[in-house]
Amino acid sequence: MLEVRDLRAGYGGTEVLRGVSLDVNAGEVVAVLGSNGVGKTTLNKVLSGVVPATSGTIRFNGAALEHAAAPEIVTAGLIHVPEGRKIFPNLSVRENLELGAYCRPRRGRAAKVDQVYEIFPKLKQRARQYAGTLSGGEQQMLAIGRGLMGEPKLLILDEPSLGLSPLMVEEMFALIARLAASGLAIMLVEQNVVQSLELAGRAYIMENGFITLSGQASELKSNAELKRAYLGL
Ligand SMILES: Nc1ncnc2c1ncn2[C@@H]1O[C@H](COP(=O)(O)OP(=O)(O)OP(=O)(O)O)[C@@H](O)[C@H]1O
Repeated sequence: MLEVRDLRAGYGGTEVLRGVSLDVNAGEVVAVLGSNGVGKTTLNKVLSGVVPATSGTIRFNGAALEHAAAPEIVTAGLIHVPEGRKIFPNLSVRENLELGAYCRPRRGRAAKVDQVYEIFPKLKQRARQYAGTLSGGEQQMLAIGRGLMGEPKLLILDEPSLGLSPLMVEEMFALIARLAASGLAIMLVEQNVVQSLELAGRAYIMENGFITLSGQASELKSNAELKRAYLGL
């Protein structure tokens, strides 16, 4: 579904992505793991057309997207839920959701909102509330719900567990597992190595703008190098 080859990008003269290659197949949950500053968010921004690639290729369902603008990428079904949620605080929950469907026809939008409410009943209870007054966990649900409104074929989740309480992190991973069980392909970009490897089928480890390790999540869980670097074991 998604095929990234030798992707390079950066800011000014500084190269942040230094040749990233990875794949996500239909129906898969793939984790991209790494600590602060290794370039995970930059990768997501390049994949969603916010930061330009300097070289390399991005193919999504056969279409070349490395030079595509953000609306074209969203329309193709590659949808990024950004780090830090980036919801619109002064709009209601429902308005935020509706904005997620801006690139889709108006017809069917209300039904789509109802589907999101089924997945996240808390959002339905708070439909008219300003999004800025939601708790951190509710804001993360809203950001994911807004992503679903765009009818993704692949949903990229950037650090969905960031800043949430341990209990809320559990709930968030359970929700992501439910979305994955519905057949949606998910690229989970996280620092939370343990829970991400529980959820994902495959994973890539990113360091300094490179993928340094990849494989089945079940195998990576017992990788000694990974345990030492990320879990202090
Ligand atoms: N807009 C920008 N201008 C200049 N440098 C940037 C910009 N955004 C990110 N960087 C730099 O690029 C590097 C990678 O940042 P990035 O946000 O991609 O990392 P990350 O792996 O997502 O980290 P985190 O988990 O902390 O968000 C960092 O050194 C950062 O300072």
